[in-house]
Amino acid sequence: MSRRLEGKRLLIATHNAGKLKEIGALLAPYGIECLSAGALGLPEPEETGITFAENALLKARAAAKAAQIPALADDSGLSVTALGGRPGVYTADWAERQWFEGPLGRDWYMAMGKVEGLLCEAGTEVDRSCWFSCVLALAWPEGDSVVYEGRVHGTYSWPPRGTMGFGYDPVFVPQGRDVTFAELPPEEKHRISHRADAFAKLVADQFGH
Ligand SMILES: O=P(O)(O)OP(=O)(O)OP(=O)(O)OC[C@H]1O[C@@H](n2cnc3c(O)ncnc32)[C@H](O)[C@@H]1O
Ligand SMILES: [Mg+2]
Repeated sequence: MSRRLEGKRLLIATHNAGKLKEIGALLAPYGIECLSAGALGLPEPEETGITFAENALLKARAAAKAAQIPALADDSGLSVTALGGRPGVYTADWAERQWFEGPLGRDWYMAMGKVEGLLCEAGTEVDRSCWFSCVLALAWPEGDSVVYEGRVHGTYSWPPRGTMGFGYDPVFVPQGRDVTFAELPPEEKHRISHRADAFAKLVADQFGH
């Protein structure tokens, strides 16, 4: 059986403000006090893994060790069927850092355009199916860890639509809907997203719900 969270304090090992907001909302019903890696001034570790799980574990372990409290990390990304699963683990890297977006900012519109460009090169009848993956890793300062994985399937849609959410949300239309994640109110995204799927597994295992 995996180790369980005993205390109320949990370090959220992310430097992505959009993720932090979603994770805070998803954990709100469980009385967890969330501290953020950014607010504690922890460095952003280099993501050298080749799977979501490796990177999530690497981020959670580094944060738990540095702060000496349990840490939760999220490694996620978008995989496009016609591109053989790319950008996948490298989703964040496809958006280059831009000085005008601030020190941690990335140019998401350029990244979304890069994917669209490759799909267009593949032809007008190209398969636009894609999926978001999210791997959550919990790590304790003593070295224990556990991971939970979630997914949501959908279609890569162009041009980008909507202003909510973050990252690639404006191009992702979840299966069974005709609006993008960026057009859905946060409560609705939280019902169906890859992050929500991974959190449902974490909550069942950790809090017994
Ligand atoms: O590593 P941390 O500090 O958590 O933040 P990050 O932005 O670098 O996060 P990842 O390494 O996990 O990269 C995943 C990228 O995938 C994209 N992504 C993940 N979940 C998403 C979601 O729910 N909606 C839109 N884009 C998402 C987003 O662009 C992320 O930057
Ligand atoms: Mg990252």
